Amino acid sequence: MFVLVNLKTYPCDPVAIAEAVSDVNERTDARLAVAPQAAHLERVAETGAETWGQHVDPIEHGSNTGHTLAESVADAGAVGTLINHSERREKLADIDGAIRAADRADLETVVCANNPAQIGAAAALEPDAVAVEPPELIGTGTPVSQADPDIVEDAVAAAETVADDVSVLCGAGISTGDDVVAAGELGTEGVLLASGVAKADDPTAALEDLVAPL
Ligand SMILES: O=C(CO)COP(=O)(O)O
Repeated sequence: MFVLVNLKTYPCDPVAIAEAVSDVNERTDARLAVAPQAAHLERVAETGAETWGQHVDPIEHGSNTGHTLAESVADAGAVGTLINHSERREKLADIDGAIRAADRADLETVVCANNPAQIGAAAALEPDAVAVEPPELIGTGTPVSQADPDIVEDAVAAAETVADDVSVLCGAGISTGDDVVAAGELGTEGVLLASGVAKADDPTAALEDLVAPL
C-alpha cells in the first residue's frame, strides 16, 4: 500500500516529519511519501524521504508570475505531485494541463477528487493515480474507508471503467492501520492523509501505527 502524507499548510515541522517518513519507510513493505508546501520541498527531499509536491500549474517556463512550474518541483527533489484538491479546486482543463506538465517533468501524478463521478473524469485524463476524498470527512478523524465504504468502491469502479491502469487511493479521516487495511479491502492501492500525521504529537508513532498491519 502507498501511504502519502499531505502536510497542507499545517504548522508542523516538515523536516522532522520527513525524517520520520524516511525512517519508518525503511522498516515496512509499504511505500511512504510526504507532500510538503512548495517552499519546503528541497529541505524535505534532502532527508531522503520520498517527496511530493502539493500542486503544479498547467504552464511551461515563461511569463507566469506566482505559478508553480513542474520542472522546478522536480528540481527541488520531488518525484510526484498532487493535482487538484477539495482545498485547491481546479477546472478540468487545468487538471489536464497540470498532468501534462507533470509528465513533461517526469513527476508521478495523483489527482484528487470529491466523489466517484469526478474520479471517472479525472481517470480519463490518465494520471498515474486518483484519490477520492469526500470533503465532509476531511480533517474529521472519521475514516472514509469505514464511514463511507460505498464511495470508495464506487470510485474504484468509476476509475476502472475509463482506465484500467490508473491506481485509486482514498483519503479523509485516515489515521490508523485498520483504516489503511479497510482501504485496501475496498480495492484501493493506498491512502492519502494529512491531520493523522501532521497534527500528531509523535509523527513516528502515527506512521508506525498506519503501516503496522501491512
Ligand atoms: O485532505 C486530505 C489529504 O489530502 C485528508 O486530510 P485528513 O487526513 O486530515 O482528513
